[in-house]
Amino acid sequence: MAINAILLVNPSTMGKIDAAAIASGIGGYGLMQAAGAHVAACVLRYYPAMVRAIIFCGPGNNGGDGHVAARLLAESGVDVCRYGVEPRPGGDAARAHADCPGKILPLADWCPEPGDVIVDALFGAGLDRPVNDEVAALIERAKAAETPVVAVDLPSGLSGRTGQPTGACFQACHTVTFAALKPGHLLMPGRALCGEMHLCDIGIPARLITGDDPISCNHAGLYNDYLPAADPAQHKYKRGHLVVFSGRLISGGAARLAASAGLHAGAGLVTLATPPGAVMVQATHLTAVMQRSVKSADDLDQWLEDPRLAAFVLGPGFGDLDKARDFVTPLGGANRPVVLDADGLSAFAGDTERLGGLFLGETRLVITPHEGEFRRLFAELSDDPQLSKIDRARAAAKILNAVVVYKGPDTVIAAPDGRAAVNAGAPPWLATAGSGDVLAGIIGALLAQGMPPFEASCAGVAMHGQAGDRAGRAMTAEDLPPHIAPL
Ligand SMILES: NC(=O)C1=CN([C@@H]2O[C@H](COP(=O)(O)OP(=O)(O)OC[C@H]3O[C@@H](n4cnc5c(N)ncnc54)[C@H](O)[C@@H]3O)[C@@H](O)[C@H]2O)[C@H](O)CC1
Ligand SMILES: [K+]
Repeated sequence: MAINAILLVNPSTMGKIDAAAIASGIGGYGLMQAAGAHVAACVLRYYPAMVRAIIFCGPGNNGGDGHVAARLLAESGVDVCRYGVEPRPGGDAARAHADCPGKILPLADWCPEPGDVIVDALFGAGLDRPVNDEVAALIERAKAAETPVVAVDLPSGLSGRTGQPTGACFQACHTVTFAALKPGHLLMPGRALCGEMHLCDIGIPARLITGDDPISCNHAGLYNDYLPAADPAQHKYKRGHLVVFSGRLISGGAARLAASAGLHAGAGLVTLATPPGAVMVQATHLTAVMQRSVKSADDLDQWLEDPRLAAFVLGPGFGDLDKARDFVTPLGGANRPVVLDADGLSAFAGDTERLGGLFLGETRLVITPHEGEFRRLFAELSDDPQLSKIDRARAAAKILNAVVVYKGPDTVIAAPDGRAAVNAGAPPWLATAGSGDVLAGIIGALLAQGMPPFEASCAGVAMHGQAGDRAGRAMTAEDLPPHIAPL
């Protein structure tokens, strides 16, 4: 009996897990009874003062969970009203319906009353199209009446795979799901539409809760074995020399943020590669971060002969897109890890083929686009409504042979080999100017210390979120670097 709190399982895979559990001798009705019991317990726990439990039951097993919850709530003395359709005959849902006394009324008959609490058991993992007009009207009535909703498995109308509503969708206060989370529980706006999540054990053995698709939450198991060791014998060059490329005279702050973050994230040395005209201004701001004047791609080529330069960050405040392309070319050939962010990405808008061609062979490129930068690089992927954010990040990773850190409140980290992680825990106040520069510096520092790109990106996103938690909601990006700490 178990839950898997880190794996993310697509609804189709969840169906296979259900089937495997049933094939192993665990009755489907037993699973449904356990699911319904968790739903009833959630309603009683959070709404002890409710007057009526309004159970909306759909035609499938999601509805079946609802019938079980209705029976248990009625048995505990709650005034239960069921609405919806009778389940298809012969299955577990039909049995749950038969075991639950009382009639089932048409959805349209529900008139909101004060004290109502809705159990949304219309559609869950089986949702495969927009809800019809009758259900859409019901959702509107519930919203207008501000009736609290406890969703079974997923709010009806929400795709468990993409986290996108297929049309109208309930806004739930609580969502009770089973065995493992689905991507739609973490991806936005799905996570917001679910309200408070409750992942419940319904008796499926851990050995069966596995996915054929390597998607997980971002968690320590992904990177712990690769974190830089705090080795007292290490000297600063062993801890990696990170180079951050600075922008011009008036836009040097972003690169300074990345450089400062790099030092706090453990790089032994950090050098700002600065255009000649900005060196003096940058010098007035720098202490532990070193500086080198780099005027042209030829200058850079010559400097790259120094093997101690371990990793590079280009993009924060860089400004000159032509120059960015000129610099990324020798960086690609240097066969060392590179983080491209901001202008380093915009410089290749509509030209991903050229960018990918610079980083062939072993994956050593990490890109850190936010939504807009991703769209500028991959308009086609962004416009395909069938694709989830995970699908998009994975496709981009393959195209570029890069690790993609697709930023947002639901940052997705994807590798060319298909691994993907969704980071859902970052504080919302990280969405502030310069925060991305800090993340680029953290990932650059972990790369400079020898972490592989996917693991460095997962760990960097986690460190960035934890620094944000420590800095607090009044933070600005400048407050972040001192709060960066090893995982
Ligand atoms: N281990 C588990 O996770 C368990 C999950 N359980 C519950 O089972 C549902 C999935 O049940 P399923 O019958 O496959 O699908 P639904 O009940 O979600 O949908 C029923 C049916 O409805 C049709 N349909 C889909 N979209 C629409 C639409 N927009 N309008 C009308 N009809 C639609 C489609 O044919 C679907 O098959 C899961 O969510 C859990 O709640 C088990 O009960 C316990 C174990
Ligand atoms: K539901």
